[in-house]
Amino acid sequence: MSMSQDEMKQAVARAAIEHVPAGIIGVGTGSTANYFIDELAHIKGRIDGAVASSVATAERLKKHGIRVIDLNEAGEMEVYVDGADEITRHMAMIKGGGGALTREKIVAACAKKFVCIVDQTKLVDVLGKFPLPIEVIPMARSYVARQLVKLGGNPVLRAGFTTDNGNVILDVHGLNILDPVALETELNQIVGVVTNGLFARRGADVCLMGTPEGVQTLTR
Ligand SMILES: O=C[C@H](O)[C@H](O)[C@H](O)COP(=O)(O)O
Repeated sequence: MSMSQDEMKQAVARAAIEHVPAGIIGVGTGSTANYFIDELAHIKGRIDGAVASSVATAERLKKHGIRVIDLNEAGEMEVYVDGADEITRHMAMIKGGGGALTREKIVAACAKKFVCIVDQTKLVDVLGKFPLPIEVIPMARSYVARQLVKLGGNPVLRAGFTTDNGNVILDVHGLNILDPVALETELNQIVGVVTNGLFARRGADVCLMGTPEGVQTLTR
């Protein structure tokens, strides 16, 4: 049976519902996370509410009548569910294709378990074919771009885009990321960088991957 990418995203979103505990859940951003929010609406009576990783996610949650809770009120959560742009079998990810990486990293940090939901096109051996998004304070844009060139990347400003935090995104092309933990750490040292899209120091704990044969579960 042939299955579209959207159908695979829907299938993993549905499968992720099994990982939703009672209480407050952290919710990611993007097309796969949107399918998850739609599934969450069916079981909203079982949860106390959700912490949103973006304005767009908060709006979708509210539209479904799901209570949106401020992260500072939520405390530590059991689970965070989100998509990814690329993921390895070691559970390191590139995120931020939708520009929501900073709030995603913050909400993920407050959850005990990161459940990543992807279709099989996102699974890679080496991260970096998908340009690595980096959120940057606007005045530091040129400085940060020069530092990224020194690291072997080709940064491109995401034209006409401003993050929920009022910053810009540099999408870094041409990186072959053999040591994601080391690169994530190094990028964090560049002044003007708010957040980089490598989620490796705190990667996913579980990956639900949609395939035409069904949903596969990958763990570390
Ligand atoms: O900023 C966006 C997020 O990191 C998304 O999780 C990521 O871009 C994947 O999005 P999608 O599920 O639409 O492929």
